[in-house]
Amino acid sequence: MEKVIRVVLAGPRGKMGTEALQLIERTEHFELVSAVDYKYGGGTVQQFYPGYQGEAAVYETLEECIENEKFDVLVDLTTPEIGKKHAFLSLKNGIRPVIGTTGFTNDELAELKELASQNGLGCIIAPNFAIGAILMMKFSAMAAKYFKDIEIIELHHDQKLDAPSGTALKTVQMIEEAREYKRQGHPSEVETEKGARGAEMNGMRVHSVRLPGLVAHQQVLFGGDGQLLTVRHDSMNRASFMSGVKVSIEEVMKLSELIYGLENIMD
Ligand SMILES: NC(=O)c1ccc[n+]([C@@H]2O[C@H](COP(=O)([O-])OP(=O)(O)OC[C@H]3O[C@@H](n4cnc5c(N)ncnc54)[C@H](O)[C@@H]3O)[C@@H](O)[C@H]2O)c1
Ligand SMILES: O=C(O)C1=N[C@H](C(=O)O)CCC1
Repeated sequence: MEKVIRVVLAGPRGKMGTEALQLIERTEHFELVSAVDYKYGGGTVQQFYPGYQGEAAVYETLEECIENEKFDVLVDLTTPEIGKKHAFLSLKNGIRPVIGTTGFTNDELAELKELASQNGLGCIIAPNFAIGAILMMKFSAMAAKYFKDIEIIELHHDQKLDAPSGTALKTVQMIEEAREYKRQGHPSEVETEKGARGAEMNGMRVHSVRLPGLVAHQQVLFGGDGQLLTVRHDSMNRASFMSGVKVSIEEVMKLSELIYGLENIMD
């Protein structure tokens, strides 16, 4: 019998949070201790998830939850602003964060990395929990060794708050490690409309599409003499992220440092 991992979930009513609640409920060795939700503070999870069989209380803030409950892992699926606050707060209070929320800057990641190591605590920040997306990024990094002209197009639903997506930022980082720097496009190119060429990141161009109907998609285009290679991944629903959330909750218990990206814990 596996040791039970005591979990608190922030953002339980969101699109990801709803899926994560179901994941925690159906996983025998996970226990939902409570949830953090500014709207239902003082209530219970049953109020917004009537089928829920457990007894989990809801706290308005993570501070209140930490004062009142004992738990191992915080899973955050909220907003960029709150996700950052929760990551710092958890590590300062001996709790291991699994952060699915995107929008972290490199400086914030570096600060969190130091904090996790100082406290000897596991912390996972996963820009994308979908295994297919991790492979898409890995394949892109492999291709970048041979194709230096690259444009990234990420496409998401129009409720997304951050741009570029966490996945696009992570892809740039992984490509940077494999690709010799090249500022691509014509050296004298001019944007007659600002933003027409997308964001410039390490010489590459990153374009963000936001449309209703989309979930989470990314294609990486590699151009060469007389050829085009496209590496693409599509998440059709939020269930696609849940095996990654499960592995992260399990793995964060074994770590004593921050891991940014699930490719670092995949065999
Ligand atoms: N890493 C991944 O694989 C992955 C996949 C999908 C989404 N995301 C990210 O996860 C986050 C959530 O995505 P979503 O599609 O579920 O969004 P959503 O808008 O459906 O849900 C966000 C939820 O957070 C709640 N919330 C806001 N402020 C809060 C606070 N102070 N305390 C507690 N809850 C609060 C909202 O009420 C809402 O229910 C986003 O940052 C998104 O970019 C990551
Ligand atoms: O729905 C979102 O928001 C998502 N964000 C991640 C990102 O920023 O890369 C990827 C999965 C969906």
